[in-house]
Amino acid sequence: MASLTPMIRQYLEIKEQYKDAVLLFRLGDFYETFFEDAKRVSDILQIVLTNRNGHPMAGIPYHALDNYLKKLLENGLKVAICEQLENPEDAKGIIKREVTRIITPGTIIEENMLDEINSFSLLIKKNDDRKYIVSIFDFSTGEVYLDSFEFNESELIDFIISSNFVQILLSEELKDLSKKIKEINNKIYIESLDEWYFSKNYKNQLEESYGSIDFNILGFSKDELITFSAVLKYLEVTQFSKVKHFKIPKRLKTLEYMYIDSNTVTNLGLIPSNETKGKTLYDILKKTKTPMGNRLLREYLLRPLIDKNVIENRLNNVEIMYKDRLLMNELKEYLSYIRDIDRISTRISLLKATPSDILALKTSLNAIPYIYELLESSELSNFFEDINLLQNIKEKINNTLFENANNDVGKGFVIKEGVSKELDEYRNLSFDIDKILKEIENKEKEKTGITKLKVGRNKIYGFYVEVSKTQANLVPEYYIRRQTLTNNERFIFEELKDLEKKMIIAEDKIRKIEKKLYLELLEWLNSYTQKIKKLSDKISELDVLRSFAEISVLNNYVRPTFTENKKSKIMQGRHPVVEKFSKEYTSNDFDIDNENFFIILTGPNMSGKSTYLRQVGIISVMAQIGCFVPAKKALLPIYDRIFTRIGARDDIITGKSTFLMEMLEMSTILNNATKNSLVLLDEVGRGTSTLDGISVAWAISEYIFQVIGSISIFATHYTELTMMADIYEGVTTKRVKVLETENGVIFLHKIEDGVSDNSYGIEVAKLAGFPIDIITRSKEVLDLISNKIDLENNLKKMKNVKKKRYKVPKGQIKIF
Ligand SMILES: Nc1ncnc2c1ncn2[C@@H]1O[C@H](COP(=O)(O)OP(=O)(O)OP(=O)(O)O)[C@@H](O)[C@H]1O
Repeated sequence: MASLTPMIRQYLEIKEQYKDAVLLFRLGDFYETFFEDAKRVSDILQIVLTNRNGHPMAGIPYHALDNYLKKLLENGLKVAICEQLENPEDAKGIIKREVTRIITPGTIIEENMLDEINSFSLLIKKNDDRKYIVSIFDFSTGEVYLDSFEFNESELIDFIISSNFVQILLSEELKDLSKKIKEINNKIYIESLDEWYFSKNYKNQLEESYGSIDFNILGFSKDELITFSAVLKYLEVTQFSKVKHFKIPKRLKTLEYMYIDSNTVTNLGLIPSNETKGKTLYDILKKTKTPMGNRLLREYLLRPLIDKNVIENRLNNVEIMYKDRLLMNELKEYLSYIRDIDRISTRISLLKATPSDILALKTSLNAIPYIYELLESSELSNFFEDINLLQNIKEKINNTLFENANNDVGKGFVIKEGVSKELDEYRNLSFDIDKILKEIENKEKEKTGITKLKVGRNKIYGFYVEVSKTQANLVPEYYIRRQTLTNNERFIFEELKDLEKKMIIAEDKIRKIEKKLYLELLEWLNSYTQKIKKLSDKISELDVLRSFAEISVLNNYVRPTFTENKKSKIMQGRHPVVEKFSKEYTSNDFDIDNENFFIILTGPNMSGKSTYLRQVGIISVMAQIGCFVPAKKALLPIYDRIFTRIGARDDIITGKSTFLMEMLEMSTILNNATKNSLVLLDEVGRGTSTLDGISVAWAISEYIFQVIGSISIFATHYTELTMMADIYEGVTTKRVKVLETENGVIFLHKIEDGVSDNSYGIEVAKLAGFPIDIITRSKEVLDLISNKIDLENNLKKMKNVKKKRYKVPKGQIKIF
């Protein structure tokens, strides 16, 4: 290897401390990488790999850092940013450099690199009771959830994958999970944390971030607080500063909210994933105008309410705007001026907010009095309660920053005139320099008689007088040669030299004073971050409720009403997403009461069974988040949980079969559903042989109906299951209507009483364009085997069997 220069030695010393990260080493206007890092980076970023004294090197311009950084993070890398801590001019010897920030996907705060609605990370630890302790946090907003779960490993992996975390931190004993998670999603960023992060001294760590807030009254366990303090420690280590912007942690699963497991979130299509973007309930309901509103809408969807009063409160507010269209539309206009003040306040608290952030905060605060005034004169006059409208912040920004301040703090274009007399003076000198140089040029032309004389400046050589070579013999004696070009000579003289010195001093002063004043502004604003977050929370709530009102008007939704018992009557209900993508949507009713609450739904493939099932679930979610619902009328119970078992999937990690996965999910439902739950089952049992499938489906249905008592819909191709209706009072059968024509069946998507005669699977195969020979042969086989098994006759014998009684199990404590 070639000999090491002092700078490369400095690089290597720093790199030694950040072996697991790519080190971006600031060198003038570039961030450079060397050695192995350079090879990786040039490969990922498709930038040139060069050589410096025999060392591989690849660099990116400092102003384009965000774009490149995003790509590096997307490729699962951790990046350490090493900055120059002094000006090259001030440096004695090699410039002082230090890592100032370590960036991972979960610690990004730059707006253009963040996903708008989801930047949640997870830290997970297993405690001595074999419980999983989770901290879910969004560093960009300071939102935190803590909880403990009794997962088995496949539930845990399922939870991690389906929750779409941007980063996963594992405690030491869970290190091995990393490989399994990577097998499913190899881009996800995973890091394991040493034991020392989980310090017994967690109280100090919490106090440093939250001051004197008493965590005892928040009801978290010691393990949960230790795990959360590990999050704070991790952030402190990577950000090189204390975390002060976090909000009070919430419990993930509480009695105030319906806990929707990740399967149900996916099955009902509540929030977008990469595959479902644009086709989820979130996308339909999103008439929000602010990024904070978008995030809150996502949170509402994941945590529907359970308390009737709170739901009614939200609905009341929605109804006010639903009825007062003027209010609704005017609010929309004002809200659209409001920027992401939640994340801006985070950047302020980390002293990393840019002038554009601060100006965006000003624009947002500008709109607040309009909103306030509008609400004051409406039925929502109490909405803001005692929230501080923070108009003093707006004034302060107004008085401190230029209207069009740019982000390059230190160049003199950020801090307004009048803030610092000293800054103004230096700035006048610096900004007038072109005029002063012109005056000198004119003076020198006159003095020397050189007509083509030019006075100019250059970044490297400084000020100069330029004279063409042909006139160079005319220059006076006091001109000192500075540089020779092809056609010109450049000179300097005393007056110009003095001016140059003054300019260097002025520019240095401008840089220092402006940076100092800007930092002072950030520090002043920092004392308001919690207040900004409170205002932001209120604005996001208003934004979401207004959005509910608008979408309810646009899509013809109605306000739901609630019952205290099982009675549920949805008249002409619709699936809010499918109706948007269908030419003609057929509405359907859902009618249940205390005695009749188990529906067995049969119908051919493609007839609309799953859509109906989901529709019933989604309407309840919408109602319980406080939105109007797609129906003519809706009377609903308040469900404590909604469970779904829809669709088939394999678990490729643990190699479990479709049927085993189905049974595992089913077992979670059987262990956790209550009489106040809604259970939606689609074709449970089809992953095994027909006889096994029917038997398991039968026993499951009996158990849910008799023992648990949840409101349930069981969609199935096993028409044999409908025999339950003859045995059990309270079990009803529904079918999807089809029209049989000469050319095959037409699906009417209408749900009616009764049992489907036929599953029409062969008809669907025909629709799919199967060769006619296969269709004919299928029919022959069907005739043959349905005669042979004669299942129905056997099941009819069940009528003579005494109703099976199950013992109600005690202590259903499993959470997920
Ligand atoms: N009520 C409805 N009105 C209009 N179109 C509908 C309705 N319900 C379903 N559809 C359309 O029919 C398609 C099939 O519906 P769905 O997936 O619910 O059928 P399915 O009976 O569950 O089928 P399978 O048994 O094969 O899973 C949907 O994608 C939708 O386009």
